Amino acid sequence: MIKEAKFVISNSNPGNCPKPDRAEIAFIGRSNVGKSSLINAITEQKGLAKTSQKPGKTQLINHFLIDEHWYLVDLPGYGFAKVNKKVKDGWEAMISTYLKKRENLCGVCVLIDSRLPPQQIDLEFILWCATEGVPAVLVFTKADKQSKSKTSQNIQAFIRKLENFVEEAPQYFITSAEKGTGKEELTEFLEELVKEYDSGELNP
Ligand SMILES: Nc1nc2c(ncn2[C@@H]2O[C@H](COP(=O)(O)OP(=O)(O)OP(=O)(O)O)[C@@H](O)[C@H]2O)c(=O)[nH]1
Ligand SMILES: [Mg+2]
Repeated sequence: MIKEAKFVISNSNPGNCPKPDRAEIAFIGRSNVGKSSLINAITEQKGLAKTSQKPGKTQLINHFLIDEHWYLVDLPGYGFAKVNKKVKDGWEAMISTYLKKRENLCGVCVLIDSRLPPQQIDLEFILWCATEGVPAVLVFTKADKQSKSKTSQNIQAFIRKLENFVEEAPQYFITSAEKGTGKEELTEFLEELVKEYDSGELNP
């Protein structure tokens, strides 16, 4: 369980992020998928990360310090068609540089909208992570929006698609920021990653 979460800093330049002196886990996914909302849900602080009904709210790399121990990072979304190409390319370069270069990054949660059938952009992003050696897990969001069977159908379809390209699909979680579904399970997993990083078992 997370007891305390504090905002540290926002950056557009990955090179200006805080000193990489502790475990770090980032949330990434399409614009509007619910990254900032899920950060607020697991830290139990409604206004910690800024959220919006409109895609494109988070535009910087945001560091939060969790329990004076590790960093949780909220990133801008990918695939937001409505910003101009220059801005979009800028965000994408910032995200990919951050993910490739951040030496203390021990996990990346790729958030996927559980309401939708498999989306090409999410599959491509996860395959990019696999190629770059970015350690990804899948986090399906907004599970409160439809029946459990529909959620499960979309997830199974997603995993099947992924399995066409990778030997083993990453681990996944089912969540709702609205209802708190999956919150404990995901937090436990993140804290376990931090423990492994601290003990030197992980070598990001
Ligand atoms: N019903 C429901 N709505 C959600 C859930 N998570 C997020 N939302 C809504 O989805 C919208 C987008 O949420 P954000 O958390 O701002 O999404 P984001 O991925 O951070 O978006 P960007 O920063 O723009 O990339 C908001 O209107 C949220 O209230 C959820 O679990 N259930
Ligand atoms: Mg956001």
